[in-house]
Amino acid sequence: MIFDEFSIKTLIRPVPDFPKPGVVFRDITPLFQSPRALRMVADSFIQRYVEADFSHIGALDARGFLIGSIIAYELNKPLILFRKQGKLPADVLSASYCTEYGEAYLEVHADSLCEGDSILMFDDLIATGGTLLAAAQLVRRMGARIHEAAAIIDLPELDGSRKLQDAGIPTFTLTAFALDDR
Ligand SMILES: O=P(O)(O)OC[C@H]1O[C@H](OP(=O)(O)OP(=O)(O)O)[C@H](O)[C@@H]1O
Ligand SMILES: Nc1ncnc2[nH]cnc12
Repeated sequence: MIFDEFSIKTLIRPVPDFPKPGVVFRDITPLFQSPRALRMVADSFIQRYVEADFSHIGALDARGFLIGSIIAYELNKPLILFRKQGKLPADVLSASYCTEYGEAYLEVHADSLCEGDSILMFDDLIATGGTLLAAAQLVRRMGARIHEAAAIIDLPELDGSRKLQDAGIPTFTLTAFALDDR
């Protein structure tokens, strides 16, 4: 199936002033309700990464789980869950972060990765990059490295993808929105 960015974009719903005034929330639920669009998104990532050299896939709580688990299944890679604070039951590493509309802690099981591992990270969207930068700290604390950070959507005006690249983390996104796109 040929990737059709326009049809993907039309299935991402802008919701003004959610979860707080001034934020235009990019809602991916219509995209996930379209089997054809979801397949197009998954196939694009699979095509990009099927021959790539990495050991693990990481997925960010919660929307990153949706796409990360599909790709881990298809590429037959171990899946590491990066969760919001207090959800993982065993020993965790923890890092604080800020996003477009909040601050929180991200956690991962401390024994998830070893020195020399390389992880392909998935999320639905890159905004300020805060969440992925926190994940990168956790990955590095285990002696591993990020192969690439992949997401469906980039919001380039919030500078996250640039900050990630400046931190030595390559990024890949399927589409982008300006903050005032409707
Ligand atoms: O680039 P950033 O500024 O870090 O923002 C992007 C993050 O924000 C959203 O998650 P959210 O915290 O809303 O959690 P959710 O997936 O549980 O809805 C989104 O799914 C990314 O994880
Ligand atoms: N504008 C936005 N829409 C959806 N998820 C987000 N995460 C951070 N900013 C967001």
